[in-house]
Amino acid sequence: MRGFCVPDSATRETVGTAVLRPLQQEDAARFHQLINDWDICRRLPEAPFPYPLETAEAWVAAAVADRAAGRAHEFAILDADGSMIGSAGLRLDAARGSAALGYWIGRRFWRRGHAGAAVAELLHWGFAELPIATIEATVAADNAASIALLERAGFSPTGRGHAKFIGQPGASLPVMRYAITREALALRHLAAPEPVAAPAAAKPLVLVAACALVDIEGRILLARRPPGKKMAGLWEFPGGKLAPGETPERALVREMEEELGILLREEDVAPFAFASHAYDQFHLLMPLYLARRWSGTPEPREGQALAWVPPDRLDEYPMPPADRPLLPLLRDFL
Ligand SMILES: Nc1nc2c([nH]c(=O)n2[C@H]2C[C@H](O)[C@@H](COP(=O)(O)OP(=O)(O)OP(=O)(O)O)O2)c(=O)[nH]1
Repeated sequence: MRGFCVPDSATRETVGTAVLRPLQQEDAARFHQLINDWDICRRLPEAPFPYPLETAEAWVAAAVADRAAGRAHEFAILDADGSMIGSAGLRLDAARGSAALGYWIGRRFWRRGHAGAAVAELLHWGFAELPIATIEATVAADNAASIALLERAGFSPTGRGHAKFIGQPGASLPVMRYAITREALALRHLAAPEPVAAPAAAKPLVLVAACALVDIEGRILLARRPPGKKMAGLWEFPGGKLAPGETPERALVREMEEELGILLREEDVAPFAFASHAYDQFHLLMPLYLARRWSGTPEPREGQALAWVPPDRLDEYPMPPADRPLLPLLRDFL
């Protein structure tokens, strides 16, 4: 089901604590109990009203099958007690590298920020786990609460149109289309204000040491930032922030052991280039080293995916903006 339902006066002050778990067949009765409400169904293009129990059972069964086939990922939204309070999901369009977002929340749970929390979580999960670059959303043009929610989540408008809502027979209603890219979400999180931000005269300078490990075939190791981290889903050079008193070389030895389980010696890393990039909250200064020798086989120790990438294919891996100027240098050198 692609569509949106949140209360008209959803407030932005409340912060939900939504948790998502894959929808399962046992959820059908609760799904039916929650969704069978005119104020929810009228905003969901594919929801009839009244919403029969059999339709809920069939919809949940289809969601389970779609998940197994990799076509769609529908979740139950749970509250802090683990009770289902709504549903949210992503339906893939593999050919376009995109997914369509939909969600709704049961009336008793409106105005607590659950929808916003669920959407934020789903965006992070989707970009980290699915082969997509864009998440799209279509929302009834008069659904001000969902439009506000999408914009708060970082979506941008991409157009207008009309769509049929089967709960409102005969009507073709004006809709607005929205989209967000993985990069826009990543940058937005870097730009998010600190909860108790004091305006600072200058941004902090953050020193991060990173290393391009180059294998015998001249391929470079990239690591994909795992869900839950800032910029989740983007590929980066392994490395990390310097601990107090650490040199960049020492930090690399530590990070390679922690992140990849390999032993890299300080004398085996060579300075190569550096990135200097103004993120909204800090200025990143990142020396990039090259290493061709280490002991052990890199393995993902922190939930990250790893890829050995030939230099001429680095462009195919979405990376943080700070890294982009480094790619032509690597291509030329290797
Ligand atoms: N390791 C690494 N970090 C990068 C690259 N490009 C880039 O912008 N960064 C940024 C992402 C992070 O803000 C920072 C790396 O610090 P980190 O790996 O210790 O940070 P983290 O995200 O685990 O932790 P935190 O910022 O949430 O404290 O540098 C890159 O190619 N490699």
